[in-house]
Amino acid sequence: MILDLDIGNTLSKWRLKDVESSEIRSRGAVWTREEWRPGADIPDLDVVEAVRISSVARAAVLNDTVQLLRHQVRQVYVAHSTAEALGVVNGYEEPGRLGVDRWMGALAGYQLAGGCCAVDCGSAITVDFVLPGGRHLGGYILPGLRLMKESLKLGTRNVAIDPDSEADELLMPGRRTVEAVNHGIYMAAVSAVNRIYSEVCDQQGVALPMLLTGGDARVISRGVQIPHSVWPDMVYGGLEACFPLTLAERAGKMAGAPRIAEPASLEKIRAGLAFSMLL
Ligand SMILES: Nc1ncnc2c1ncn2[C@@H]1O[C@H](COP(=O)(O)OP(=O)(O)O)[C@@H](O)[C@H]1O
Ligand SMILES: CC(C)(COP(=O)(O)O)[C@@H](O)C(=O)NCCC(=O)O
Ligand SMILES: [K+]
Repeated sequence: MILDLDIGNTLSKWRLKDVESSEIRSRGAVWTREEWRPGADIPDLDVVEAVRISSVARAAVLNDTVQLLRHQVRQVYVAHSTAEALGVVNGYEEPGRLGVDRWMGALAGYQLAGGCCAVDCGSAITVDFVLPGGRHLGGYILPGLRLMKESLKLGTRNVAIDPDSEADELLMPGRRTVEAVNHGIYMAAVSAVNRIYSEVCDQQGVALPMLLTGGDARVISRGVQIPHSVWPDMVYGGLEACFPLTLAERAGKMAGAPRIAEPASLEKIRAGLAFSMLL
């Protein structure tokens, strides 16, 4: 079994993948904490022969995790942001400083779709661009839904947005504090994603496929008008592409990769942008 780990600022996600069949056998998440020890809420390491890790937690957390895993697992692969990988050239002035989850998402998106806009809706919302040809432009980092809400300190932090809510409702004016906050942060997130995408496609003169991932991807997806696909396993896709272990992975297949939504024409994107500039 392969254990894939995606350690974010809020949640540490894991999944077990069968080396022979390439099927995902189980998955879960635990709060990201200072120490990561096997227990009831994480998988049994006895069945694991290889681990692949993407981590944006503090270096000490990653080091401890790797130390612990090395005792029990033969192969431990840790992803890092590099200047170049799999045909993509990192756009950061200091490539190693790009969050490795963003780098994994950009690599997976490029492998699947060619040029792309990769959006990761987690503790932070990140939007990264890769052009056809593989030039990563860099991206944008904004607070995620939960962080935006907490920063307001209005006592509404425990009333999360219902992940099944319809965008129509979330985009209406709120009539209670909780609603006004939830609808406000939702509007901020989806407007930013729509605007950033249109600006960059306009600047670069190319309509790019958009891919969404992260804990808030589904709810944000409902408010994003631009054609896009949701890919919950996008960060894992980067790990598969960087460290291929199964036959399917060696053939370039990434688990759970969605069908790519055809992007709108550049003319349409520009018309939408021109309209929003009038407002
Ligand atoms: N069951 C859940 N538990 C915690 N957060 C959740 C859950 N479902 C959705 N979320 C949202 O997802 C965010 C965490 O998403 P995730 O992509 O795992 O973030 P990160 O990679 O930063 O840890 C939280 O900030 C919250 O807004
Ligand atoms: C921007 C992030 C905090 C996003 O992390 P996440 O929301 O997935 O937990 C992370 O990618 C990170 O720590 N990046 C380093 C800074 C940078 O990418 O420029
Ligand atoms: K993120």
